[in-house]
Amino acid sequence: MAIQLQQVSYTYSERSLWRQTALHGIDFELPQGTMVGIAGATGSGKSTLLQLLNGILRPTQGTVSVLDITLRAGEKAPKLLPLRRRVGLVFQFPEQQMFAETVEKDLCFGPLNFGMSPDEARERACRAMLDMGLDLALLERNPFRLSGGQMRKAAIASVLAADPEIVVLDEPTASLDPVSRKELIGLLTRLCRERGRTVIIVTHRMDELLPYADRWVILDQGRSVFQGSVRELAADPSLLTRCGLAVPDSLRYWRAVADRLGLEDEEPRLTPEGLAELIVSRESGSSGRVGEKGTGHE
Ligand SMILES: Nc1ncnc2c1ncn2[C@@H]1O[C@H](COP(=O)(O)OP(=O)(O)OP(=O)(O)O)[C@@H](O)[C@H]1O
Repeated sequence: MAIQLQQVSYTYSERSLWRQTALHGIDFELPQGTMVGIAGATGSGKSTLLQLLNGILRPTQGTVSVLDITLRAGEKAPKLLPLRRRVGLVFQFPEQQMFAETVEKDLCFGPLNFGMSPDEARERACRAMLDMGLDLALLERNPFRLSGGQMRKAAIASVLAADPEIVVLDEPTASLDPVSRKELIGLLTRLCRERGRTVIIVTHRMDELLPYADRWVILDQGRSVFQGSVRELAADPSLLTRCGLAVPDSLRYWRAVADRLGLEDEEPRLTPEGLAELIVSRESGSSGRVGEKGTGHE
């Protein structure tokens, strides 16, 4: 398992009157090479969960195991550099992670810190910039003189430059335009499918990730109330409403078609193309199974 959480709770300011338990008894297992979406209403504990995965926070109860590193509540933490090297975290607010005076220094920081030569680090930085669709001329720029969208892309590039085995992103598409959002989800999907990276994404925009994520974790007031595939989620989307979330359009359309055509056993079609193909194939009298096309998993 790439990640295993056993009965993990996290309480902020544990020893003060203002303590706030953000996560309660979370169990969670994830094999390497999966793409996971985490959703939940505001304050449900999503960011707290992400920060436990790369050791920024340590569990106040339970055990977090990531790759071969284990953090147990109440025990002295092991050295965290190996964990930070292998688990890249993109923060919710990119300005929280950009700190150097140029974008280049920011992007090279991880690779240099993890022992790469300056040439290798620069090559990694350039590749990550290009992957994120950023002009290399921006490498000279102060990160705080970038637009909001450019800064977010640069923050993601700085994590990808270090080539972590697990990439954890807190609302990575916020402040990006629709084309950039689609490109970023495409890039993260390729990172997972072609290079075996585990990609974990917190999102308030479930629609854009639904066709690609292998698994979903839904949090409600610090508790994990759902863990499973999109197929399982599609079987009862009202769970989302009960957690204060809107049911994504693609799931609503799928349910409307599936209920009318009696398609309980079908893999959900979550793109307009996949849904259209299914309806056409039904109308023309074929079986309706159109392979996986249109599910987003092709
Ligand atoms: N530094 C902190 N000190 C005390 N309480 C905190 C701190 N950070 C978060 N919390 C509380 O922990 C709970 C979970 O917060 P968290 O940021 O993990 O939620 P979230 O699901 O990521 O929310 P959002 O979608 O709004 O970003 C909330 O009740 C929040 O007020």
